[in-house]
Amino acid sequence: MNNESVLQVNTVSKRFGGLQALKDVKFDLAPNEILGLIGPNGAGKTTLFNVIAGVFKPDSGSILYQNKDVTKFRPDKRCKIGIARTFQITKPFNNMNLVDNVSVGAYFGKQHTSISSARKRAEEILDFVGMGDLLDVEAKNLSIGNRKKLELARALATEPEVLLLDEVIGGLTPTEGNEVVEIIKKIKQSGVSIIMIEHVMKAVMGVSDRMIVLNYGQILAEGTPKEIAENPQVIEAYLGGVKHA
Ligand SMILES: Nc1ncnc2c1ncn2[C@@H]1O[C@H](COP(=O)(O)OP(=O)(O)OP(=O)(O)O)[C@@H](O)[C@H]1O
Repeated sequence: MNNESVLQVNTVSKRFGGLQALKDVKFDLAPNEILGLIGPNGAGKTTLFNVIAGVFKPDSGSILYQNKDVTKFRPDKRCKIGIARTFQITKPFNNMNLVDNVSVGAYFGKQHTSISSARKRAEEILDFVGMGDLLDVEAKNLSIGNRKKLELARALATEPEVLLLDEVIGGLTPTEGNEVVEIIKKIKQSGVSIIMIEHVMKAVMGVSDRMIVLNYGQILAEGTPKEIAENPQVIEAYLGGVKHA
């Protein structure tokens, strides 16, 4: 184990009935790293996020955050100590405006104990993701691109040290996708470590420091984006068959 890691996924396995969704998955996340997580549909990527975020307990293995075993921590406790996530299907409070949506994340996250300081932080974060002029707009009126940015803002409001991004670029126009990529780069610059699941190869390869390929619940390959793009097993199992590749 590497003491320098901010997160350690330690030989995690998870089964749903007869289906082995994850098998002996083991990797570390370095401070300030962007780790791209790719793999075919059903490979186990979201299940892995659910295990890291505490939604699912692994059948075996453990999750260490800042060298502390958090495997038994509930999702809300993991969020409070600095593990945040976005959802593939965005889940804002539709009838609330943006600043209230993000204030909820700030209030229940790590640092803000008063509504007014949570609100101030929410305004700063909305500005950070380029939505500082939309504070009073209700979430239900947002475009898909802005919904994804709101999802990012809500996760950021919890002041994470590890951020799990579940397909924040998929489904966006190229311009919207580029905007989100720029936001992800800024989040990294602010010192956050990121794991991102993404099917849009150009985006994930462009922004990741390192990548992991999951296939049938197991790590098929790990390396730089260039190594992954050139790995014959990866091409065979995944890249060759994906329309975005
Ligand atoms: N709660 C659950 N109960 C039963 N089976 C599940 C559950 N969650 C996921 N699975 C199954 O586990 C496998 C891995 O699913 P998972 O959603 O983790 O894949 P994924 O790599 O995220 O796929 P995608 O790219 O399509 O989102 C799939 O076969 C899925 O049907």
